[in-house]
Amino acid sequence: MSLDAFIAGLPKAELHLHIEGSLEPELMFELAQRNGVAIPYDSVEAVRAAYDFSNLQDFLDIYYAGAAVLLTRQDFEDLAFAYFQRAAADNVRHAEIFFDPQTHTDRGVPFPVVVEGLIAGMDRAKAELGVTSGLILSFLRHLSEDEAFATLEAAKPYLHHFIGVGLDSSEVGHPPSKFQRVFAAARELGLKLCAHAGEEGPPEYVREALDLLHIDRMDHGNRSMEDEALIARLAAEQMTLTVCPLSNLKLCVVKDLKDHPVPEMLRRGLHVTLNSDDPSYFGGYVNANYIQLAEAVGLTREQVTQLAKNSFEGSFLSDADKAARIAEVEAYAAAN
Ligand SMILES: Nc1ncnc2[nH]cnc12
Ligand SMILES: [Zn+2]
Repeated sequence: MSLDAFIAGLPKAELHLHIEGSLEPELMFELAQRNGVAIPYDSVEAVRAAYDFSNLQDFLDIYYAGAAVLLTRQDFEDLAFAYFQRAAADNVRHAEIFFDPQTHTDRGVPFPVVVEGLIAGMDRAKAELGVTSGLILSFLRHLSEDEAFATLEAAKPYLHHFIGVGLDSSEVGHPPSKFQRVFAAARELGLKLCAHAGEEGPPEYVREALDLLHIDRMDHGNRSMEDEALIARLAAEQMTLTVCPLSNLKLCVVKDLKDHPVPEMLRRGLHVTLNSDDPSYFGGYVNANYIQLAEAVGLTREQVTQLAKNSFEGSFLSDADKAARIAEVEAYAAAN
């Protein structure tokens, strides 16, 4: 069996996926028409052609504009279910997905419309595709601490729907320290804590995410590799890093996939997982991330299997569920 076929059939979890970033151009057009929303493109090809980014902010500007077509509960359900169909096709068995409530509430879409729609899509995915999932409420770091607190307040009636909180959007200039108190409040509510750190921001932001936010999981973490003491610490703490190779390539975090830090991260004993981030914008879902990275840097079958095991180990599933899912990965690897 080829490595690509092995990867395709491998059971995996996805831990770093922005549901708004899974909005495919075809669905964007369908929703624009359904809702009478004007979009600045006249074809699906024109949308795809616009996805040429030189940095994170270039992408974010287009990503927030694209979200304007999402208005109703049904839109959010359709968006989520479309992602889960693609994830299931990649043999993703569990996904912990981010959503950005402020992107929608700031446009006048009520918080419950967003959450109830996403939850409906997640429930359908479990019933129809057998894919389990959890929802992570992500704060936009370019907005204020007060606005993050207001979002957490709006989330309180829906807390049972969330497994955690996250921190995303423009990193440089918006260090984790800005959200220290909001993260402490979220932890008090029993939520797990994730934060994007070290995607474009310096190793100091990674340290702040660890020391001030007390995160349970780190999104990206690439620039940790510039700091020997930080590498050693992340390895010692077995902090899960949700790394996104195709995102890194499209946002010019790496010049070429051949330069991607995953092999070095694995050599240094870091707890790495592979994820798609915003697959519609970055040109591939989970399997494309595994396959293209494996091809570029020469990952072995053992390394790929380890990455899949890490994806379940780094999830917020119960210990018993993690063990059962990891056993499935091991059984697959032994049989293929
Ligand atoms: N890769 C990324 N970094 C920061 N914010 C994001 N929002 C969606 N994708 C993101
Ligand atoms: Zn992300």
